[in-house]
Amino acid sequence: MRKIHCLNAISKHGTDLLTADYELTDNVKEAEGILVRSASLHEMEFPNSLLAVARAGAGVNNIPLDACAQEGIVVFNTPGANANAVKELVIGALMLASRDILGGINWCIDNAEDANIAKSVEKAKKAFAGCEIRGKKLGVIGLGAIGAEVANACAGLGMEVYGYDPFISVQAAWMLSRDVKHTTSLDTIFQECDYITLHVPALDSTKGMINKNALEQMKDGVVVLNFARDLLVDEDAMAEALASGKVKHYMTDFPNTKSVHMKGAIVTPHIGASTAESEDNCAKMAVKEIMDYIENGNIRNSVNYPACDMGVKKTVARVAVLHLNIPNMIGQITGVLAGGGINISDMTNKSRDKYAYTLMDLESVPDDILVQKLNAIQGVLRVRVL
Ligand SMILES: NC(=O)c1ccc[n+]([C@@H]2O[C@H](COP(=O)([O-])OP(=O)(O)OC[C@H]3O[C@@H](n4cnc5c(N)ncnc54)[C@H](O)[C@@H]3O)[C@@H](O)[C@H]2O)c1
Ligand SMILES: O=C(O)[C@H](O)COP(=O)(O)O
Repeated sequence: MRKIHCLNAISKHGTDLLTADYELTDNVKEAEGILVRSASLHEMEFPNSLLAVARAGAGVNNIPLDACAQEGIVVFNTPGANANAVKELVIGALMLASRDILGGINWCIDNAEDANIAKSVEKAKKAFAGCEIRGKKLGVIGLGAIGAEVANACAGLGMEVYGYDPFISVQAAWMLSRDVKHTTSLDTIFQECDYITLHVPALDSTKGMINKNALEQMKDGVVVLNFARDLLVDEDAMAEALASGKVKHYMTDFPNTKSVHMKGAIVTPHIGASTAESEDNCAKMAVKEIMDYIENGNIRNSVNYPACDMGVKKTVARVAVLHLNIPNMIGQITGVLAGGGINISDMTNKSRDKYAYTLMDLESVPDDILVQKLNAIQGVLRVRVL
């Protein structure tokens, strides 16, 4: 029986897809697969049994991707599966930042006992007047699954939308509305936009991208929306910019000891992906990815190994070798199999940065000695016989 451990609550719509060959286990030490949302794996010691981790969601900064790759553990995420949920929350945040909806609601609560509230509201309401988003400039930083949806929706709401993403994928570029203006300059976004929304992953290259210098370039009264990760913003600089009035509102989905105390920050409790639809989508995609990898060795939507798909296993044996992306690996791997008299009927080799993957359909099953020889090749990280 294959064992899967859930580090967070994972939608039953996903775990119900696990076939009769699988069972959920509370004991991570016997797991072949881990399903996770935002729980951190950085301190975890991985059991030898562990083949794959699937993040039911987008951000993978809670997972040590390189350490996993070194141990031959493939990490997946579920691109786009929660994008609509985040887009809708960003639209809500744009409204909350532009109209004093929260102030107005609080006024109604505070004045609930006023018998004349129906009259007094007409005087009081001027304190809660706002502005419209139509015609305002929105800068979208990161045009992946979420950024593209936000950009398109806001263009549809009549905003003038500027998009910045030097690494945009062809797929994401196809998704973009022609109304979204492309800019290659982050400074243009900082200097021109009334609203700036972040949709990039937390990487060394993106951490602190909204810093003092960026904030100083921005228009007075700008609104910054952060539904990506708190690490993207230098929060001391943000607190100063809010206090001085440079930034009107900092809309963030990431409460921490700094953001919750900032005057002018409107903080939500990391609920961007917390909709029934998004939780189901992410769980279903994560479970399918992990099962396809365990059963067929196929890799789809990995964030630390290359994509590789040889379809459903039909031969007597399929061998998967996870290895370093260095010279002479294919020669040595196929040499070992040839030495054992095994014919390879089909094979794929793919690489991604430091790591590579060789998947082979064989006409006979390699014995333990051959598998040991494959494992002994310098640079081989894991060998699986399926
Ligand atoms: N609040 C939430 O609950 C929630 C939910 C989902 C995702 N997220 C966060 O949002 C991030 C984006 O999610 P996604 O699904 O759109 O991911 P994605 O991978 O589809 O898109 C990320 C985009 O950022 C771009 N990018 C990378 N570095 C950049 C840089 N320096 N400047 C500009 N663009 C850059 C990439 O090219 C890519 O197009 C996730 O990594 C995650 O941290 C938060
Ligand atoms: O990166 C993500 O997908 C989001 O931050 C959602 O995280 P969650 O699954 O913990 O809600």
